[in-house]
Amino acid sequence: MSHPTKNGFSTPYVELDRPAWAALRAATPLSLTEAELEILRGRADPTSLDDVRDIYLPLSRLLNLYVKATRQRHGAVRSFLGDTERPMPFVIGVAGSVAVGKSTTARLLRTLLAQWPDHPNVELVSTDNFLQPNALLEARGIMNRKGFPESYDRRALVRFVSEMKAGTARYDIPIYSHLAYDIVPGAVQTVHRPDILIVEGINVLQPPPVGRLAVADFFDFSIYVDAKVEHIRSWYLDRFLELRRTAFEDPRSYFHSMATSVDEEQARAFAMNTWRTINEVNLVENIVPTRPRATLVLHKGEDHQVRRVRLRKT
Ligand SMILES: Nc1ncnc2c1ncn2[C@@H]1O[C@H](COP(=O)(O)OP(=O)(O)O)[C@@H](O)[C@H]1O
Ligand SMILES: CC(C)(COP(=O)(O)O)[C@@H](O)C(=O)NCCC(=O)O
Repeated sequence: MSHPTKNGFSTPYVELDRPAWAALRAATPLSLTEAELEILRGRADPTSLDDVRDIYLPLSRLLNLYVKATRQRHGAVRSFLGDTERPMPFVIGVAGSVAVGKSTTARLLRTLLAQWPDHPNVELVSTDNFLQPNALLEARGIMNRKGFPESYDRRALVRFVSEMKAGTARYDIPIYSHLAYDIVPGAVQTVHRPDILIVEGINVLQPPPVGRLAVADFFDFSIYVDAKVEHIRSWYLDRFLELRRTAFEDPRSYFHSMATSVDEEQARAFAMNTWRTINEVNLVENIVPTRPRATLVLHKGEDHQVRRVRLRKT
């Protein structure tokens, strides 16, 4: 375990290599099977049962401790106020680049956290549901900024999370379809008041505009999934080519022409251009700068395996 210093000053982080982190699993049982993991894993994501055991079980144990401690703190405030309401949902943010594997991390956590008896109801929401519809992005001339902070309805996202924290029993949010590459008109995802809410998306750790709240202000814990830019770029390209052989084959796919009208080289060039002009710019300008705010950073190596974990102690 190392306690990093920067310019001679102590930092608020503790950094652990994989074996040191894995040892913190203690007695948390491995209750996930290979078949269950297969369903949770994202496309072209090689997360294995070893990763679940070494990385996600210690994390599940830590989060369970956090949930308990946070409930106690909220309980103290409730009894101070003479308030008899149920405890508020515990909110976890999962941030990181496009194609870094946030959704696998978030789905795994949902499953593992729901196995603890004291918080069985875990809801997962991806922030792409709060993207502005393509028609609006086009009208504003920002279709090539999808995923940048300004491409989201940030007020609607903050309203949703604050309603959940306030105890609203059910709340309808829009649905984004990767197939259509757009918000689905009229479709809603109904979120029922959970014990734990996981909010996953590239921009969830963005600071608020001056004088307002950001979604991160409601987080009780946040996770940044991290890797070198060149590794994420190659995961993005591999996934795009894999999608070309699968999801893009569907005639309803926004990228159908990538499967039917261009060869693999042209598809690769298209994906490379999207990466370089949109996703990498967003990563460098908006996403990486939010990393210091995360409670926990999972740093992946080239093979997607988590090599280092950094935890904020204060
Ligand atoms: N164009 C697409 N068509 C279909 N599915 C996609 C497309 N782009 C991304 N996805 C899927 O959407 C999910 C979220 O992807 P992304 O936002 O890049 O985050 P991450 O890879 O960090 O989970 C992944 O499961 C991915 O496979
Ligand atoms: C939908 C996304 C912005 C991710 O959004 P998130 O779920 O992180 O809010 C991203 O997957 C995306 O489509 N980016 C635009 C550039 C591209 O087509 O890769």
